[in-house]
This record gives sequence, C-alpha cells and structure tokens, in this order.
Amino acid sequence: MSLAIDVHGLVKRYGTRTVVDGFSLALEQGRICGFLGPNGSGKTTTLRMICGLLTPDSGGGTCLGHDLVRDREAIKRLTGYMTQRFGLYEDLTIRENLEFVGRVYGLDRLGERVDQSLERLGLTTRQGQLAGSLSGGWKQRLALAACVLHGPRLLLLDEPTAGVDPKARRAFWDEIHAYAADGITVLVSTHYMDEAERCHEIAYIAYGELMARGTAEDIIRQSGLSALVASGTGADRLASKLRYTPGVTAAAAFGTTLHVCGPDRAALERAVAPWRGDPAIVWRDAEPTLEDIFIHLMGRARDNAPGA
Ligand SMILES: Nc1ncnc2c1ncn2[C@@H]1O[C@H](COP(=O)(O)OP(=O)(O)OP(=O)(O)O)[C@@H](O)[C@H]1O
Repeated sequence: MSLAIDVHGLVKRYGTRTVVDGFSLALEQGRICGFLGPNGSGKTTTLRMICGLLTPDSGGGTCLGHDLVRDREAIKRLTGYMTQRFGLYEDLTIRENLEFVGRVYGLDRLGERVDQSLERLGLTTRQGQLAGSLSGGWKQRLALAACVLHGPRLLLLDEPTAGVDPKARRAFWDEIHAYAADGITVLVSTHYMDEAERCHEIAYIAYGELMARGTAEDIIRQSGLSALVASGTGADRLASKLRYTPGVTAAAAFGTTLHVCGPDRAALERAVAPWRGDPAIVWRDAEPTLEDIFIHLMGRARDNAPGA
C-alpha cells in the first residue's frame, strides 16, 4: 500500500518560538487519521505544511508522491483543505456555493459535478435554499462537499465538527468514512474523543511534538497507565480529593462513578488506599480511556517544555 503522507522532521518557527518540532508522519492511502492535541499545539500549522500552504523551516517528505517543498502546486491541486472557519457564502444558495467553488478550481463538467455532489449530500431538492439558512451540521457537510468537488485524493480537515450536534457529527463522520472507502486519505483534527475513536489511527501532538501514534487500541496498550473505577455512595465526590494527590494523573466524576488513573499502579493504589476499605464504595480495575492518556501526555509534554 502506498503512502499518501510521508513527512519527516517538519519544523516551523515563528520568531524564536518553535511551534512544530520535528514532526513525522507516514499515512497509507485510504486511511482516516485523527489529529489530536491541546489548543495551540501546532495541528493547524502542521496541516498547512502538509498541504503546501506553509513552507517548513526544515524537514520535508512527500504528499501524494509529490515533494512537500518543490511540488506545492501539485499537492494543492490534489488536496482538499477545510479550514476551521470555512467560508461558505451565506447569501448564496447551496448550489451557487458549489458552483462558485467549482469555478475557482476551473472545473470542467461543472453542472454534472454539482448535481452529483448535491445528490450525494441528499440536498438536491434544497439546492435553491440559501446556505445561511442551513443548520450548523448541514453547513459543515456542504463545506465538506465543496472541499471534494475538485476530486482530491487527500482531505485535511481542521476541526470540522466543532460546535456541531451529535447527530450531525455522526452524519459528517459517515461521510468521511464513505470518502475513505473510495480511497481518499483523511487527516482530521478534533478535540472530541468519540471522533478519535472513529479514526483508523491517531496522531497526538503536544507543544509541537508528536507524543503518540497508532490505533486507539495501540495507544491504550502502550500508555502504561493504570485506571480504577469506583462506584457507590459518595464515589464521585472523591474526584476533587484525588485530583491533586501524588500518583494520580486524572480523577473525574462520570455521573455517580469515579474514574481515576496514574502511570504507576503502586502509587495509584497508595493514593486511593484511604477509601479502599469503605464498604459503601466498590472499586474495579478499568482500561485507561483515550482522554486519560491525552491528559497524561499533555502533562508530560509540559514538564519537558523548555522553561517548565
Ligand atoms: N502566523 C503566526 N505567527 C505567529 N504565531 C503563530 C502563527 N500561526 C500560529 N502561531 C502560533 O503557533 C502555535 C500553534 O498554532 P496552531 O494553530 O498550529 O495550533 P493548533 O494545534 O491548531 O491549535 P487549536 O487546537 O487551538 O486550533 C500557537 O501558539 C499559535 O499562536
């Protein structure tokens, strides 16, 4: 299987700040890779380097077989990039928006392509409606359709479902999977854990550095974190007591249960020991969640950051 993205050692600096620091990624065609990391960790900057909009200060590689630095125009033609604030024209109709994007790309058979796109979206009967009248979820699906109108082989989606309701996010993700089934590769940034779980694989970046990479199962297995769940009277209230206890990476209440995790099993046991004997609380071993792991990695990255 050939690689859609094969980049190594990407560095981007703004002034004296290194915002992407030696980023490498190999991604096979047709895969969906979730790109996660705290705010300001360099995801957008990395996406822009991969699609040829920004030149890395060092590092390089290929995107869809084209050199990242020398063949930027070819990469741009083969890539669909959905920015965080995708600019649909709210005072144009759904159809006019797609036609406008098609003209910008100078596409042939424009009417046919727009018809197909509308049909795929299920918006044929609403094509004359103003884009501004669509719900947030539909706007994002229309934005995605506009991104793929020119037939890209790679989609770079920057937080495409931020603020979109769960049903619409699910529909958006069904669409992403349908494109991947057609052989399109997708790199999608998100802060939602349920979306991370819908990806074939995940890349987690913090403070410009790649911290974890693989399938959700790989990342959970390799995390080395231990987790416990407590249920029973008052279990959820232990979260605030345990959160800052040595040995605990994260402690959070989920409804009436408590979820607590840490990198060292013995230290975690010591932290919860005062409540282990409470007959009202039942403890059980659990798998760490992706959220546990990302919070842990964020703390580790911050500890390693210069001047931390
Ligand atoms: N043109 C620029 N000039 C200076 N600093 C910049 C520029 N673009 C981005 N940055 C900084 O680089 C860092 C990384 O930003 P980037 O937008 O890539 O992060 P991100 O992971 O996409 O964040 P978010 O999850 O909030 O969207 C941030 O601290 C940002 O302020």
